[in-house]
Amino acid sequence: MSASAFVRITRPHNAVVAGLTALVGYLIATGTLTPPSLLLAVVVALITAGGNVINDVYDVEIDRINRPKRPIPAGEISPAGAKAYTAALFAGGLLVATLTTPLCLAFALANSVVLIAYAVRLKRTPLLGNMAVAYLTASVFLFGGAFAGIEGLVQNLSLAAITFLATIAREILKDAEDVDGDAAGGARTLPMIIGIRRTGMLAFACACAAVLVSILPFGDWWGLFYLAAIAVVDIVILVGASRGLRCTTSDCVRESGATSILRIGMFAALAVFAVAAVI
Ligand SMILES: CC(C)=CCC/C(C)=C/CC/C(C)=C/CC/C(C)=C/COC[C@H](O)COP(=O)(O)O
Ligand SMILES: CC(C)=CCC/C(C)=C/CC/C(C)=C/CC/C(C)=C/COP(=O)(O)OP(=O)(O)O
Ligand SMILES: [Mg+2]
Repeated sequence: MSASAFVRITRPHNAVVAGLTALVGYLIATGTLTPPSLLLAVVVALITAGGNVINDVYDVEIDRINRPKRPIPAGEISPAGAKAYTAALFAGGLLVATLTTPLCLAFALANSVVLIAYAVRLKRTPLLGNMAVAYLTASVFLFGGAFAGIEGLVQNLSLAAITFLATIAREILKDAEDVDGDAAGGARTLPMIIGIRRTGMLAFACACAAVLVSILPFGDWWGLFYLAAIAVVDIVILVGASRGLRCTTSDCVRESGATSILRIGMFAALAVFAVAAVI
């Protein structure tokens, strides 16, 4: 057991970016950041970290094949130790959430339940698992907006819709990469049912839908900077998703770099939203 394994298993980059995304959500909804709003980042980072750890607990057989260097399959952390760690991270996140608002606390509770359900069952259910991760990712914008009340949540609905669609595209391509390990671990995912070629086509369609919705904030609240910057990001997203179109095997999807390009595009979109909110 090493301290570094306990950090790695939380996927700290994802947890930190998720926390910062909640602040971007609040910033977009209100135009400002207040000291209490910083609590949002702590809640989201802790709950995302808890979700990442419990995911690895239940995916141990799958990760022995797909991701053998992760701390549990590598023997650096025991499943029981990781379960206790999950409980501590969720409890910490929910405790801090009690200092926010009832609406944010409700999101934190509901999302903790969805994260546990995803790890235990939904991941193994075609499309429903992908939709759960897409909802969770999109909900960070709603959670940030919700700290300013229902109006803040409603304000961020279009950003949540863009994120939901782009995340579905990436998640089903990740499933296309992971078919062998997922099948060995007993998971039934979308590409196992409709095939990798149709999964690539569906991912591309979702990416196109995300790109269309990404134009909505232009004019309503954001101007030419947003339009120019999001156009570049949209091209990255479309290039990434189009890489999966020609594939009929998992190796091809992995080698295409589609999911990595989509991740770059999604993080870049986040940066564009953050800058557009402050200029
Ligand atoms: C068409 C267009 C402009 C799409 C952009 C969609 C968008 C704004 C996505 C933002 C999603 C994002 C970066 C959220 C950050 C917070 C978060 C929940 C991070 C969690 O991890 C996301 C990452 O994709 C997971 O990576 P991996 O571990 O490799 O699966
Ligand atoms: C708004 C609040 C309170 C919380 C948000 C919680 C968040 C940000 C969730 C984001 C999505 C996320 C990181 C989910 C965690 C579950 C997870 C690790 C999904 C991916 O797992 P697999 O499908 O097993 O893929 P891997 O192969 O990468 O493990
Ligand atoms: Mg996993």
